[in-house]
Amino acid sequence: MNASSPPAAVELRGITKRFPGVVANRDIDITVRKGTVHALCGENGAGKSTLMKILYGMQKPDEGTITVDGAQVSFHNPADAIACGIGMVHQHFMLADNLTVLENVVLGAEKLYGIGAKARKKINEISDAYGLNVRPDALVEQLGVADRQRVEILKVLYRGARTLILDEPTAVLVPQEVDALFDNLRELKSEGLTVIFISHKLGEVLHVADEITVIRRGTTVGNADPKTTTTKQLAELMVGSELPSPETRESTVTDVPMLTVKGLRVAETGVTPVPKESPKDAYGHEGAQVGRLLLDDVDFTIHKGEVLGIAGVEGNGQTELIEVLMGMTTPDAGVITLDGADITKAPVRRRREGGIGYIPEDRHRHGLLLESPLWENRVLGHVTERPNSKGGLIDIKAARADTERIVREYDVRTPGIDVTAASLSGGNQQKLIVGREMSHHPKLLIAAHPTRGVDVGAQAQIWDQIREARRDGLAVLLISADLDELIGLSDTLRVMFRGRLVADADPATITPEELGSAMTGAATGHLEAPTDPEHAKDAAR
Ligand SMILES: Nc1ncnc2c1ncn2[C@@H]1O[C@H](COP(=O)(O)OP(=O)(O)OP(=O)(O)O)[C@@H](O)[C@H]1O
Repeated sequence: MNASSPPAAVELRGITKRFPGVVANRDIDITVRKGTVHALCGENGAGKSTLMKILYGMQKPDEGTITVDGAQVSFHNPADAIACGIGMVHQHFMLADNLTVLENVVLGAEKLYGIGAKARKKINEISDAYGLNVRPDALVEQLGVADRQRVEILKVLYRGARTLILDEPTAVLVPQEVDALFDNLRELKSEGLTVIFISHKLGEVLHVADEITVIRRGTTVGNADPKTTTTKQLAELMVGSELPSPETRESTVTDVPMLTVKGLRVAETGVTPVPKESPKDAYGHEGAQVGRLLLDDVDFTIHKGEVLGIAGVEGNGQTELIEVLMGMTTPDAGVITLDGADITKAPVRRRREGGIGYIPEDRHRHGLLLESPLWENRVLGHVTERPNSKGGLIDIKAARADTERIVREYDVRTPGIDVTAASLSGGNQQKLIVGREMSHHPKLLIAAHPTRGVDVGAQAQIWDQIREARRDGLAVLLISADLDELIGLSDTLRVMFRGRLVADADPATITPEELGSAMTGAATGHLEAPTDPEHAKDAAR
């Protein structure tokens, strides 16, 4: 350690963790210095989450030591880690929607400051100290994604964390929210707290991290200095080889409609009916008589060979749109036509058989059977289709062989096809789903965050596969929180806000910042290209 560098907040030495058939962590050494933001980068399955679960007491290492503030520790569960000042904010937020911020924060930590005035004072103090801007009495269900994340951070700080682990914290945020989060992280740092974060977004890593550790195939391959490293170099360090360069934009859009949606309307049922005396619904729209409209007069057409991208902050109707298109719910009004056939009331299976592929937004709830082996997951949603089925029965041999093919072609890192989906790393679970859905050559792909949690190499590969299928006439509805993905893949872009499609943009000229600002409701109609299109393209890259 050089004389001027701060002391270690956390030291991991010789950490090894084995699972059946896999060494997830192999002799890992990391020093995280006090008052720094330390990024962990690496391919899908490299071992990042496993290492953080070990540091947070969720898993026990087979070998190695953990030192916190100079003292060696041994964690049996997260409570032990919290007691030593280690806190973790998971990618899937763990808040109770129907409780207030204060109730969520004190839940399970009542012994610290009670549940009344003292707790409220502490919450306000923490919120002020780190610029978190959290309101103790707000109901969590009324908060947006970024606010919820701040509540999660506050929850961890309230429990006395001095080192915070954030697992892909920016995956769900728009650019402006990412900037605000990074401001919060700087505040934490300036107060002497330490942040460790996992991210696949290499530009952001270089922007915010003080130190970067790269993990490849379970072991540390080196540190990168964010001041002198480029995203390309960082990616190459992760992958161990050069990445393919992105292909140039080409249009394959035809004038043959594949999916047409007209006047789609979905009202929230059974929840907070608008009082008679109030002429407005929960969104503030005039004249509403029912619960708020989750989808309000949504119209669009996707043609063969076209990717329609829908941008929007999560919770603005995207989930409801997908559910209606897949047949999980019936709309209150509107017509859905797939390749000339009215499917408005068709059951899910008919839509699937009619050629809809589906990459769900929540892969754990809708994409996989976590406790089932990979080959059974390959059959999921495609039970009646080839090669899974023959003569009305599941053809186990063919399904297994095809699972092996998907694992190979989509580079799903796994010791075999008989392990459970739960044992795959997040990114590898995603690759399996994408492989399964693309294997049936859909006419329409409904893709929600198709590359969420996948590394830059796998992301480029999935984009290529979607582009190639588009060339052959695939129509895609793309919903994504990744604005580079939306801009890079879409032929047409629309912005969804409070259940309506409020704006459209040309993906060739729009910048992520402009798109992000329209997503917060700041701009409607056609988003004009800036006067200097070259500048816009540079910004979008
Ligand atoms: N509970 C488990 N049982 C068996 N194998 C596991 C388990 N958890 C993780 N693994 C394996 O350990 C390896 C490392 O996984 P880990 O989730 O740590 O990767 P990661 O770097 O976080 O990946 P990603 O970027 O995809 O989230 C993978 O091969 C994974 O399949």
